[in-house]
Amino acid sequence: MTPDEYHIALSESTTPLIIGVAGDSGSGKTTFTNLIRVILGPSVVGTITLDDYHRYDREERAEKRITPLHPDANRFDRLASDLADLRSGKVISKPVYNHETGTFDPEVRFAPRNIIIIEGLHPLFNEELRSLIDISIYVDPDDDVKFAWKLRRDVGDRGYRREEVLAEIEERKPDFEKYIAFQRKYADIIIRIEESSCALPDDSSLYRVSLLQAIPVGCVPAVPFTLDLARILPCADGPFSIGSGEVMLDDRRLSSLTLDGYLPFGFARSLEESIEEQTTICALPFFPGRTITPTNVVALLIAWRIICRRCSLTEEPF
Ligand SMILES: Nc1ncnc2c1ncn2[C@@H]1O[C@H](COP(=O)(O)OP(=O)(O)OP(=O)(O)O)[C@@H](O)[C@H]1O
Ligand SMILES: O=C(CO)[C@H](O)[C@H](O)COP(=O)(O)O
Repeated sequence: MTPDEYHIALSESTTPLIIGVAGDSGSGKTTFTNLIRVILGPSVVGTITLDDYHRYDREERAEKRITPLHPDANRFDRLASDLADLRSGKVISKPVYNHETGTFDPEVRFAPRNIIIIEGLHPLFNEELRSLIDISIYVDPDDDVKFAWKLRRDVGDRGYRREEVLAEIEERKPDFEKYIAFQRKYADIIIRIEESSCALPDDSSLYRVSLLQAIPVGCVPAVPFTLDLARILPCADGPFSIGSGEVMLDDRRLSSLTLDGYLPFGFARSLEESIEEQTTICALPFFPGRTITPTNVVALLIAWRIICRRCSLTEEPF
């Protein structure tokens, strides 16, 4: 199947596949969902940010002394009914939270798409929401990494002062532990992000990324993968490491793949070839460049899992 045929097949399929991406504020959810959208094809993916389902605007939250992480500050009932409508193919009217003004804009029309990503603080918060989600992901950076990102983003892009962001980080910690962190144990896929051991001194964009997965046997086909070191090592742009195994997390045994460093193009290409063989979707332009980061590869592997699940919902097999 060519990429064009793949996109036509996806856009003709009527059942939306709903992907929930949970994690703290500034934990890297949007970074991953943007990559996944590019890989799957932007035209077949619709994204809803759960910030739109806040119950209170910024001023009201300050008056009530409640953080956006508190369940009472969010409209889970409205979210669940909107997701149920989207699942049954209905167009919804969706609230919009405006981060510039800290208030709500007029609602907008949102039509179901083939793949709908809902990303935010609480997509896996309760049983009703979890039952409406087909694939669940929890993005889980180390605190040091997360706080550095949040500081950079909120000061650089959102106009907050450094002291304000640091105070907010402290203020939110208890609610994060109570209302956000527990969702990890419900996720099918966990993305762990840590400082890299391989990054060159002036590179602050490289991280060690682990893909942890709870996979029921038979859910996803195996990807045959041969690491051809003779082909890969001469192309390496810097130090890298690849490790796999099993870990216990939240009383669950999970498979783990950990990637760090500047992954050579040959490594990514081998993976792509295996995935193309599995899905029969040829030459999706996953990686245009030569040096591949762990974030890129993890996004590719998640996209492949989504494609497999999407295919299993589509009557016409690919
Ligand atoms: N995998 C990554 N590699 C490098 N930098 C990253 C990565 N993920 C996130 N970042 C950095 O952290 C910032 C915040 O990430 P992102 O916007 O993806 O978080 P978020 O969870 O969607 O945040 P929010 O829910 O608050 O909007 C990004 O602007 C980027 O600078
Ligand atoms: O946690 C958040 C995003 O996940 C935000 O802090 C929340 O949406 C409120 O936004 P703002 O600070 O712009 O009022």
